Amino acid sequence: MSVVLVDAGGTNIGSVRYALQRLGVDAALTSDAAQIRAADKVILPGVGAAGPGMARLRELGLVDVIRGLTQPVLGVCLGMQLLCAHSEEGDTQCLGVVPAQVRRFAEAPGLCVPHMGWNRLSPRAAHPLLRDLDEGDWAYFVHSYAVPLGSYTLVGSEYGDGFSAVIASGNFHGMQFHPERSAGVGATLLKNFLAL
Ligand SMILES: NC(=O)CC[C@H](N)C(=O)O
Repeated sequence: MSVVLVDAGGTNIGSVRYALQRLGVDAALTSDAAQIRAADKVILPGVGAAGPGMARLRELGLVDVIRGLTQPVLGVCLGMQLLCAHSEEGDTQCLGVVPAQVRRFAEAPGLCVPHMGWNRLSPRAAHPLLRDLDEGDWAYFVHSYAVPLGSYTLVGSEYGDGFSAVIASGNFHGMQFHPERSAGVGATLLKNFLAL
């Protein structure tokens, strides 16, 4: 099985790659369109702001490449947000392969932004990506923007309001948290993605 990590400059690339190696998968780091199209699984890591993230994909000529993929794709953190239609972060048009918006968390008393740390997961659908995930499992988040709950939400979490921790639309999947920093739960979800 060939797994590629899209090399779009996310600073979590190394940790995602290492998490995959711990699962016995040596993912290729690439921005080559042909290699990405030919892969069995594609992972879009990402840390940083949506505007520069989309600009990087445009520079690399990968916007339509990713939009056209038919194999399982996983966006992680910013990578998940870039799969959505639009992000309020920099008023950024994103890839639009998941019909979702990305909105900034509302500031509220006792609710600092970014949402940073461990939070609990609440599965909301039956999906092979969620095998062995239980209500209340913990995952590690670092983000100021979030995808509201919607028809595409597989797993929710709460920070003030509910938000999407895992989304899916067709062959496109996203994890807002960092599976590579979420211990056994993260490893389980990555393993489930690799088995899709
Ligand atoms: N850690 C990140 O890359 C966060 C992604 C996005 N900039 C957010 O704040 O939600």
